[in-house]
Amino acid sequence: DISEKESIICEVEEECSSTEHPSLPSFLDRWGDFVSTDHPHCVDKNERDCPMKALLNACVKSPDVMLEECPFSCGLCSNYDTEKSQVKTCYGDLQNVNNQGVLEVIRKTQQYMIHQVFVNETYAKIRSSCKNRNVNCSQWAWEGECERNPTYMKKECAPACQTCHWLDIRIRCPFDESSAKERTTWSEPGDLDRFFWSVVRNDTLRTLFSLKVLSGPAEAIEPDGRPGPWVLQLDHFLSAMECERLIDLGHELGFQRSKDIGRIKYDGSTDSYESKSRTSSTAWCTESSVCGKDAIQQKVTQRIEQLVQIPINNSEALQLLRYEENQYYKVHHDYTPLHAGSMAGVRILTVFLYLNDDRLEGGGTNFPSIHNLTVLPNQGRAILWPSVLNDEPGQIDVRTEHQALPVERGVKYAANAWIHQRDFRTPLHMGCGV
Ligand SMILES: O=C(O)CCC(=O)C(=O)O
Ligand SMILES: [Fe+2]
Repeated sequence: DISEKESIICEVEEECSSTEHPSLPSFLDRWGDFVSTDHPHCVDKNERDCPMKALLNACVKSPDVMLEECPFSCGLCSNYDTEKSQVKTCYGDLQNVNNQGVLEVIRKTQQYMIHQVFVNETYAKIRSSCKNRNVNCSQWAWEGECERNPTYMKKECAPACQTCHWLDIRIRCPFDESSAKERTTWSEPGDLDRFFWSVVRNDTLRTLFSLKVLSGPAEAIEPDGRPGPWVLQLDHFLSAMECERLIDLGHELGFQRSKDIGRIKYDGSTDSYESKSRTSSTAWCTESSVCGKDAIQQKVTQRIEQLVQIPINNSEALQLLRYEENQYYKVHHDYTPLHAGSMAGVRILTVFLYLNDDRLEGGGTNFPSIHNLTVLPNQGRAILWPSVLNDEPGQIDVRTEHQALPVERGVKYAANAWIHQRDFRTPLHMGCGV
């Protein structure tokens, strides 16, 4: 009986107290889990409105009313299509069924969804996104894939694995920013300036890479420098051979039309979208790719790590860029507030590398709020600038907004290394990346 089931649920759900439970729809009370489509009770009370309401997601938004009023449209009458061997549910793709065991998984999923996910407050945030996102979810769950391949299954087949809570990034990736302070780079006012001064005062860097302070505090700049946020330039930071290798790796990975960080997705991570403000193409040098494993690429990233004195794990994978003639990236900031409060924290520093040879015209990097500073894309050159303020750790420094000017002639190749406040790579592997 339902009240007994609820008390069992309450034992396992810490946050739930029996008084907070909304009453379950009466037809579920009567018919339990697997109501067949032709059952007399499995009809919509309002045949005209129910389908539309269900389409508008009302079944998961207000389950109490809808599961009672519109059981058929909400898909609770699990329609088992014996001919196609598929079951339709209201939480995701049709499910293939090829044996009794899979049907049992679906039956249990149905129980789980209607007795826990649809009615329990702890699921409110992720209720409408908990879906079987593949027709074989139930089949795989029956085969034991939830345990064998949890990274994929717990998100993509959350109903079948009964892991809807896993879609809640706060549960999947518990994180408390205040306790992460000692793991946070530039967490104190003044840390940022101390870092830049240490680079500027490093004689080896100065001579090896003809280090130039393009912008910075008055005491740090040369006569033609800008008095503004730090922008440092290092020439021949990469050899021509290294640049060519990175370009080749980009082509091996395949350059694709660049995307921007978009909205928050169903699992709490961020989406990307094709942006009009950016017409370049990109290739991500992820750790598991040919590029990530390439020895020359690794040497380059180690050099970046030494330069910035921040563990490479705080850095996103190198992002390789390619701009053809007339392609550009309009004024933007590398800081994105979506990262704030995440495990990795915000981007604090950009190291930007120019890879193309000298036949290129145009394609400089322009900083409109730093007296219109434009850096020319010379092969092997690196520039670095902060995205955050020295005095207010983790807060955006709007002055380092920038743009890639259109390429006038030739093809421009470049690379971004974005460095975060904290470890970026470990959370990414745990499914906690943003
Ligand atoms: O290509 C450039 O000069 C700048 C590119 C850039 O700002 C970016 O990719 O975020
Ligand atoms: Fe940028």
